This record gives sequence, structure tokens and C-alpha cells, in this order.
Amino acid sequence: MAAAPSSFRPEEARSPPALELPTPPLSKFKVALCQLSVTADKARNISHARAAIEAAAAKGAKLVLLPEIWNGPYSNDSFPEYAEDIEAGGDAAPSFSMMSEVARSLQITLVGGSIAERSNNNLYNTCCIFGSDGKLKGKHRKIHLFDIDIPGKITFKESKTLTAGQNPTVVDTDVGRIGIGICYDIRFQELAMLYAARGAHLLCYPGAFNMTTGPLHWELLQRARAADNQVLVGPFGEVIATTEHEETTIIAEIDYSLIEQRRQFLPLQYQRRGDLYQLVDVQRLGSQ
Ligand SMILES: NC(=O)CCC(=O)C(=O)O
Repeated sequence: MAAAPSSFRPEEARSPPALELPTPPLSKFKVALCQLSVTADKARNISHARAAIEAAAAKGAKLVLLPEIWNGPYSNDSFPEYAEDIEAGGDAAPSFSMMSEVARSLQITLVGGSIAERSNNNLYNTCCIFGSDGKLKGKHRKIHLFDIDIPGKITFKESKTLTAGQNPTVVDTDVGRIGIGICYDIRFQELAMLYAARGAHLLCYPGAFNMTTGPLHWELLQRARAADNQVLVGPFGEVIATTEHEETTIIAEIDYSLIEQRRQFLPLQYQRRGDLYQLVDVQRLGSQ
């Protein structure tokens, strides 16, 4: 959020936003969310993830999602060991190569959870998004690193080993426009607002929540982001499908016609008081 610039005209702010929801290539499809058990054995994690993706596609999923840091343990000691050089590809990036290959062979869109990425002596927590041709459509480096200190409960500092990403990520895919965040990114509502303003149909946040704040907040945060921005969980903040902590894949139907319908029922975008507050898209400002 930022104060309005001095050239700001309230009557413009109160008119509908210039960016309407683009027409998605598919209006209804199945999404699969794979929740995976992760071990210290990277090769096993990769084949295990592949099997889950294949099983989801066999059930008709056109979009498959993996969780945060699925190819090894989620710890500062492990990030350097399991990190991959995505740009080099091949043997330097076996998790990345598997995802690209499986997306192509199954002709699905794959939001590849996240893996630690090594680039120019930095490590990032990175989500790769693959199109149904197996090509990398986009890469999101976690913007908000998870640094937390709740005495006696949890202390963790992702920033000890990882570098924060610098860019919001929106990708156009066969299943619509997707805004990407990774786990802790979901707590920062401006990012979700920005994605909605950029016409995202769907927001995907691969996660690995901790067990202190997680049970309290993970559903709350997803519902809040969806209800604020009228995007899916459901666009009214309704949970379409959920599960507990065990390994499983949940499959649900996404119906984008609900977004337009819910936005007509409850026309927040025309009621927003841009004359009093405004979200400034710094990347767009910079490119003007
Ligand atoms: N991996 C993460 O970013 C964890 C975020 C989390 O647990 C939270 O409470 O937020």
C-alpha cells in the first residue's frame, strides 16, 4: 500500500480497473494437490514425486501442484546439499529435469512446489512452473523468507542460507493465469492483491507450514486471500477440498465461471475506494 501520488485523480481510481479477468483457455478442469512425505534420499523423493504426479494425471488432473521443498529435508543444513542449478539443467538439476519431462509426457501444467536453487553463489527457494510442452513457463523465488522466533516453540531463519527473490510471478498457462507465492509469501496480502490486479485466475502457494502457527493459520490465510481478491480457494473463501497432515493427493474441480459470478454478486472491484488508498504496482510503474 502507498499514499496516492500527487497527480492522482479520485474519479479515475473509482472507475473499474483497466485490467479485466482474461478469458482462460479452459474454464473447467481438475487440479491435483500432491502432499508428499519427504526423506533424506533425494533420488527416492524424485521418483516418489513423479509417481504422485503420474497418478494425479491418470485421474484426469490438468494442473498438478507439488509442495514446498519436496526433494529433501526443509532445513538450513540441507538446502545447500539438495540445491540444483536450474539454468545448467541435466545432471545438475535432476528434480528440475524430472518435472519438465513428466509435464511434457503427461501434457499437464505443473506447478513444481519448490526446491532449493543455486545461482551465482546464492541459494533461493524456487518454484518452477512448467507448461504442458515441458517448457519452463516461469520461476518464482520466494520473496518473503521465513524468519520466525517464538520462544519454546519454533525458531527458524531461512535467511541464514537463502536469498530472497525480487519479483512477483504471474504465468499464463493452458489452465489460466496463475500467480505464484511460496508458503510464507501467503502472509503478505499485497502480493495476492497485485496478482488479482494483474488478472490472475488462480493463486498457487506451495507450502510446508510449521506446526505452531500452521494449524491456526494455514486455512485462515488461504481463505482470507481468496475472499479479499475473489480468486480460488473458492472466490467466496469457501474451502473446496482439504486434507490433514498425511501424504495424499487431493483432486478437485476448478470452475472459473464462479469467479465472474461471485464478482457480480459482490462487486468489490467497483466499490474499492482508490481515492482513499491504493496499491501501487512498482514493477509496472518502473516499466512506464
Ligand atoms: N515454509 C514456510 O514458509 C513456513 C511458513 C509458516 O509456517 C508460517 O507460519 O507462515
